[in-house]
Amino acid sequence: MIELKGISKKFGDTQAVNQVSFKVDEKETLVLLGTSGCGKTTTLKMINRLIEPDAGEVFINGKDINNQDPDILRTGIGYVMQNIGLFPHYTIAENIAVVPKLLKWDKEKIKARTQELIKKLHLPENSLSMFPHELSGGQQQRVGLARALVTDPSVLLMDEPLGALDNVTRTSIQKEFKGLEELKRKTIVMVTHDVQEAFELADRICLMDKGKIIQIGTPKELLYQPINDFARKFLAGQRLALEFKVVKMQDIWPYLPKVTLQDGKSLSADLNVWDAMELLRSSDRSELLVSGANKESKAINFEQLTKGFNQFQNEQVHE
Ligand SMILES: Nc1ncnc2c1ncn2[C@@H]1O[C@H](COP(=O)(O)OP(=O)(O)OP(=O)(O)O)[C@@H](O)[C@H]1O
Repeated sequence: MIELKGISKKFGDTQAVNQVSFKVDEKETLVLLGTSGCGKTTTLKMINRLIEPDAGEVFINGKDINNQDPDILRTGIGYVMQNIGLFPHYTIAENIAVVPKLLKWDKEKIKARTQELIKKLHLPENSLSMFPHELSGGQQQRVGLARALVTDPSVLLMDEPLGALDNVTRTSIQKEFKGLEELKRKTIVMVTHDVQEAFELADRICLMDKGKIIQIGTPKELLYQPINDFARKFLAGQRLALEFKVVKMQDIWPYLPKVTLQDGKSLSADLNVWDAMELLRSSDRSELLVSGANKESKAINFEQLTKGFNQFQNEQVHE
C-alpha cells in the first residue's frame, strides 16, 4: 500500500506539487493523468525519493520512506523511467541485471529470472546479447519493464512507460501489459498524459492540474460524475470512445432484449462495449451470446448493443 499525505514541492517560484494526498491499495493501479507540467512526474519521483518533498509524508506498506536509506528503498521499488533510460553500452542482459547485481544475486539466479522475463514479455532470446539500439522502440519498452520487474517488487512506479511508441504499437502493448500476471500482483502508480491509456490501464485515475489533484476516482466516476468543468472538459474530446471502454455488458443488461441464442460460447458480462463491438465485427455471426448473473444469457447484435448503450447513456444524463 502506498500513502501520500500532503506532499508539496517547489522549484524556484514554481509550485510543482501542492498538497497532494492519496492512497493506493495493494494490487491497485493508480494513474496520474494531466497535461504537461501539472506535477505528475514530480509526484511519482517523491515516492522513491528521487525528489525530496518540501512538506508532507510518504508511506509504503505502512513505513515512512523518510526513515529509509534512499538506495535501499529504490532497490525494493520497480521503476520504469520516462524515455526508457536503458544504459546504451550495456547489453540487454546487463541492463536487466543491474539491480540483482547490486543485491548480490548469484549468476544462475539472475540468468533464470532474466530468461523467465524475456519469455513473459515476448522478447526474442537472442536479444539478451544485443545492445538497446539494436531493438525496436516497443522491444526497448519491454526491456525497461523487465528491468523494473526483475526483483519482483510489490510496488511499481511507471513514468510514461509507453510514451516513446507510435499509437498502434502503444495500443497493442497496453493490451499485453494489462494481461500480464506479474503486473496484476503489483501496487502500481503510473504517469501518463494519454487519456485513452489511463482508461485502459487504471483501476483509479488521479486527475491533476497545476500541482493539485482535481479528482480521484474510477474511470467511470470521472466520466459520469466529473467534479467540475476542468474534469468534464479534460475528457470531452474523446468521450464516446471512453464510454465504450467503461460501460460493460452488465451495465446495459436491463436494456438488452431477452432473446436467447441456445448455442455458442458465452462471453462474460464484464466485457465492455468496445470489445463487444470488436468481437461482433470480427465474428462470422451477427449475434453473440453473453452470460449474466443467475445463469441467464442474452444475445447481442450491433443494433441491440447500440440501443442498450444509448439507453444507459440517457439514464446517466438524467440521474
Ligand atoms: N528539476 C526541476 N527544476 C525546475 N523546475 C522543475 C523541475 N522539475 C520539474 N519542474 C517544473 O515543475 C512543474 C511540474 O513538472 P513535472 O515534470 O512534475 O510535470 P509533469 O506533469 O510530469 O509534466 P510532463 O508530462 O511534461 O513530464 C513544471 O512546471 C516543471 O517545469
